[in-house]
Amino acid sequence: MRHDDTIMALSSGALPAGVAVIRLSGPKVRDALMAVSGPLPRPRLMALRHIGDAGQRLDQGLVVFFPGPASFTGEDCAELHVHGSRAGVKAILSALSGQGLRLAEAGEFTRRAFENGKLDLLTVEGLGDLLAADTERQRQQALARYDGALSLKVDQWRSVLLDLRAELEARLDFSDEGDVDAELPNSFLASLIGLRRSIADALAAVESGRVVREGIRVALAGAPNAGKSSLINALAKSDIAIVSDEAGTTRDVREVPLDIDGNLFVFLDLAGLRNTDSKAEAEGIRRAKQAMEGADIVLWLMAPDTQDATLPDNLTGKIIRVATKSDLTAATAPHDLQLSAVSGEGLDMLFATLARYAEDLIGGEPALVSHERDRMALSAAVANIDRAEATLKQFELAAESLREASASLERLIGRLDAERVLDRLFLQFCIGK
Ligand SMILES: Nc1nc2c(ncn2[C@@H]2O[C@H](COP(=O)(O)OP(=O)(O)OP(=O)(O)O)[C@@H](O)[C@H]2O)c(=O)[nH]1
Repeated sequence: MRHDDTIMALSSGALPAGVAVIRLSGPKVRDALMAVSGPLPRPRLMALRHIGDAGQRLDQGLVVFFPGPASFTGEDCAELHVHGSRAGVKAILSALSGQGLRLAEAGEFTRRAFENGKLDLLTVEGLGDLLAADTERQRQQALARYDGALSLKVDQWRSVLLDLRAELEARLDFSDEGDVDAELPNSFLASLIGLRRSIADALAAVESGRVVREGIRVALAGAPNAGKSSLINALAKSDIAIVSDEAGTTRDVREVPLDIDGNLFVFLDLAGLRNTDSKAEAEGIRRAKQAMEGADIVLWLMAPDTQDATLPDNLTGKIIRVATKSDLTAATAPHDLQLSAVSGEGLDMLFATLARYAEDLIGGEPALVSHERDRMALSAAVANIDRAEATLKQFELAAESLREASASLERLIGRLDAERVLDRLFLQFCIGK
C-alpha cells in the first residue's frame, strides 16, 4: 500500500537522554532529510551531519537513510540520532514538520511494515510481545515469534492444504469427464493425517506459551492472619519483583509479578478463608476460592498462632502447604515448606520449588503458539481437517472443510480480517514503533 504522507516520531525513550532517535518513513523522507541535514548519506551507512532549519543550526548527529523497499516499513526511511534534549528534539521535529512530515500514531511504522508485506500479523504480534517482555523466557518466546518461527510453520501447513484442496477440487471440476481418477490416492489421507498431527502438536503447547506470556499464577490462601499479606509484601520487596505498569486494570485481588529464574510468576493475595456472617467478607471469600481454582499453584499458608482453615477440596495437584512464621515456632502440622516473612528464612526454598515447577511446565524450546488467537485458529483448522476426513468420499463437502481450514490459517497470519486485530494490537504499541 502506498501512503502519500510521511510520518516521523521520537522512537527512543523518554527525554532527556544521552541519544534520541527520530525515525521517518514515507515519500518525503529524501527531501526532508536533505533539507535538514544536507546531502543524502549513502544508503544504510551512518554519516555525521549538522542538523538545521533554514540556515539555523539545531544540533549535530548521525543520519542514516534506508531507501525503500529494503527498509523496515518498505518505504523510504531514515533515522536521526541526535542529542536527547527536549528542546533539541522539539526543534528538529518542528523543522521536519515544516518539510510536510506529521507525527506518527502509536504502532504506525509497524502498521506500514505490515501493509507492505514486510511483517505478517504473527510477526507484528511477536514484536509487540518483544517490546513488552519482562522476563528472559518471555524475550525468547517473543523473539521466536518475531523471527517468524510460527509464520514459517503456518506457511508449510497452508501449502499442504493447498495441495490437498487441489486434489479434491480437480475431482469436483472434472468428475463428469472421466479423465481424473475418482479415487483419491493413498498419499492423500496420509498427508491429511500428517497435517492434522503437526497442527495438533503445535496446539498442544499453547498452554505453556500462554503461561510464559501471562505468568504462572500463584494464589496465597489460608486462614485469616496466616501471613499471606506479610509474605506477599516480603516478595514484593525482593529484588526479583517486577515493577509492572498495569494501570487501568482494577483488580480486587492484589497481584505481585515476580521474575523467578527468568520466568514470570504472578502472586495473588487473597482474602482469608473462614466462616463469616459479613456479606462483604463472604464475597471476598467466594472470589478467593474462585481465584484458587483458576490458579496454577495454591500456596496454602498455615501459621502456628492461628486456627487452620478448611482447604477447599477441588484443588488437588496444585497445593503447596507452607508453614509460616517459622521464627515463632517450628511447625507441627504436615507441610511442604516452612518460612518466615519476618526473618526471610525459607524464601529461597520457595523460589527453588517454584523455579522447578516452571521448568517442568515451560522448560525447553519456546512454544510456537501462545496467543488466544492461535488457539482459536488452530483448533478451528484441526476441527475442519477432522470434518474433511469424515466426509472424504463426498469431495464437495471435504473440499469445503479444507477451504475453511485454510481460511483459519489465513486469518492467523493476517491475510484475512487483519484490521480488527491490528487496531487492538497497536493500542498497546508505543509511538515511534
Ligand atoms: N513473627 C512473625 N509474624 C508474622 C509473620 N508473618 C505474618 N506475621 C504476623 O501475623 C499477623 C497476620 O499477618 P498477615 O500477613 O496480615 O496475615 P494475612 O493472612 O494476610 O491476614 P488476612 O489478610 O487477615 O487474611 C500480623 O500481625 C503479622 O505481623 C512471620 O513470618 N513471623
